[in-house]
Amino acid sequence: MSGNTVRLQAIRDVEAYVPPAAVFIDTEAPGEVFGENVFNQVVMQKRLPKSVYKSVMSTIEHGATLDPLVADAVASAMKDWALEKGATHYAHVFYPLTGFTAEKHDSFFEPVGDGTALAEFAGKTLTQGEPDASSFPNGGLRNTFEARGYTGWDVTSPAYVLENPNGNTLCIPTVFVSMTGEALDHKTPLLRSQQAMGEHAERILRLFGHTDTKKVVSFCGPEQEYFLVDRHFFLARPDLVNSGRTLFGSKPPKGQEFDDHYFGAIPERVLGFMMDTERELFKLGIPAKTRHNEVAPGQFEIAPMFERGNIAADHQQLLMTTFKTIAKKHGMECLFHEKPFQGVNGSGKHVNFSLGNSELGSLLVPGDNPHDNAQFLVFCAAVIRAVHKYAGLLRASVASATNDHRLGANEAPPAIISIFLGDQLADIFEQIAKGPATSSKGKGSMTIGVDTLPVLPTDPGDRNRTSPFAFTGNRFEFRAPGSMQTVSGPMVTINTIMADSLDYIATKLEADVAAGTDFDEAVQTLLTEIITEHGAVVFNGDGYADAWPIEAEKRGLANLKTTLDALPELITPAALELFEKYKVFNHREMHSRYEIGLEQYTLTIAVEAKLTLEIGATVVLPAAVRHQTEVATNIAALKAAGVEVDLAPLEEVSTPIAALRSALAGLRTALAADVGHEALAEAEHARSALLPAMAEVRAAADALEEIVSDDLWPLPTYQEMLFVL
Ligand SMILES: NC(=O)CC[C@H](N)C(=O)O
Repeated sequence: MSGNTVRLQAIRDVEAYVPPAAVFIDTEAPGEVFGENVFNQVVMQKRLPKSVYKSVMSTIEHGATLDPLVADAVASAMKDWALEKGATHYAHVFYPLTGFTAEKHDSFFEPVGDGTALAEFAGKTLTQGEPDASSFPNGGLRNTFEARGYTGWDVTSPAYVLENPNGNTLCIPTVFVSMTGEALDHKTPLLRSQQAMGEHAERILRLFGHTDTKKVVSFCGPEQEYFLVDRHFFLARPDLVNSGRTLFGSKPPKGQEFDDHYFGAIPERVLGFMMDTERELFKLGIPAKTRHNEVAPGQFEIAPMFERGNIAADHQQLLMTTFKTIAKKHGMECLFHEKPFQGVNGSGKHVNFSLGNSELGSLLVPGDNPHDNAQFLVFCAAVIRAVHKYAGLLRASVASATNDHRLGANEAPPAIISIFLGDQLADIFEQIAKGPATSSKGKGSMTIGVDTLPVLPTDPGDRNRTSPFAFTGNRFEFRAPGSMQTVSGPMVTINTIMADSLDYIATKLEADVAAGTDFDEAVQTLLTEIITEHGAVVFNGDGYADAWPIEAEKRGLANLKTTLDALPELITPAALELFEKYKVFNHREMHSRYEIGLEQYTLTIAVEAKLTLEIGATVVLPAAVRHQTEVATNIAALKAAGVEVDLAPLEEVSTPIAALRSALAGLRTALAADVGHEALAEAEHARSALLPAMAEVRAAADALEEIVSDDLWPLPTYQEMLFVL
């Protein structure tokens, strides 16, 4: 291969790559390592005095306030366990509004005055920390001169030991709040919203005769899609390194049109990476279950099993960190961006949501008798009402500059929020709208119970990939969240809007029962009312069809296309009131989230714009000019030799070069524009001036990629990044 571009060197390095040695230990039984590094219930039961264990468990299972006296005993047992596992430090781990994980490590060891040191870990150190951490986005909730921010132990999410070849660290999942107790993180509202939702779900369960059941929590099963790219290519792409997506790159001759990668044989190198990663996840008690190739070349998915919402959120963050680290070890970069490559499938993080507890399981499972089904339909109706009433908030919960590139194409749902129920369930709700359900579509006839509600078929019906919120048999799958996002944002919203619906339903049914109305009848009337009022959100058709936005508009469903259309939903009077009522966010906290949303949007696009300018001017343009010179030299030589020359080849390269120069000038001007310091104005500028200016630069550069001589082209191409692993 001739030429000496960074790209060509990367190709040579990829060819010379030698994979790392296998990690599996011969003597290890499969699955044996599961939970090995987790301070879980089994460990606690073994190591804690009985009364302490009972007290911790009642906090976890029934939401009882943690007895402070218990903390010392737990801390001491946790420290001994962690030291035995080789930990030298402990860290309160928290989830600031950057969307990433944050941690501050402290040594267990403190000098005791005689020149030696002893391991110390008191209850108060376990329960509270003061990391300062004043530089995180806070949307005006803290001034840096009031630098106090506190972390507080989340008892319900187990502590774990994180390994490093040079020593281990005890990690304690925590909330992160300001001095005034306002949320500065993603976990605090998640716990608050879970509590609100659980409380009202329990009221409904009581009406159905479950008078003494465990605390109801939300469950979350996040499906994580991601891309893997050889690190040599990754490092030769400053756009990938700095923004997580390719800002340049012409469409390769072959994309995903053959669907030959989807669920195909997993490449050996990738499978090696997956196995290595899953072993690490297993040690941390993360229930990694499913792995497969995704739709786009170079794209894959991992789906862990359901867990309690807050634990799933913690695990999901840990999963992303683990993936990043282990991918490097295998010579690859793991990309979590929602759209790293234009024109092929993007990456989502579908949030599978349900609610329930260990006694009753998921409350979104159709039962096998009419009574259970009435309960199931009530919870389903709560979802339908919540999604219809607060569609804007759901849309806002997945709004980001990066996810904007993904929504509405390649099997990612459109920005219009609707619900897919599947034919059978939709049919039942249609019948309910007209009066009591009497028959079932498809799977034979439906058994009609004494209380007029049917036995439901357990088969959920079809799947619909274009629906943002799809019923899949025992849960709802919120498909709009992006691969880079924490699941906490969507979960907070779902929990809170569900709290509102469940509260509404419980209040109605309680009043009816108190007034002496027959319970079955009260349920029937309520279901009819809800589906009549909120049925417009149910859509089983093709979310990509041109007719859908028109139909959606007729139904009064919003189409909030970009982040800037969606974010204002956070601060409508109705939203402020909702989150305040269920004690999830006060008004200040909501405003801070809105501000941070805008700020992150602007920052993301500003970085991309600067990168586009830099790469366009210093990498792409010089390569194109070199090629132009070669063509011009060739023409001059031909002319000198007396050959009749055609200037078209020179024009062919000169035209896009001129276009690139002018687009770069336009982008430079857009970047230099003074739009003041108001968050909304800056974000508007990013959307309306920077994004189009970047698109112009890209169009010219991509046109050049198709013309410039291969041995001069400096950036690894789509073909190389997507197909070489
Ligand atoms: N087949 C699939 O589930 C693809 C989903 C798609 N990658 C998304 O962005 O959501």
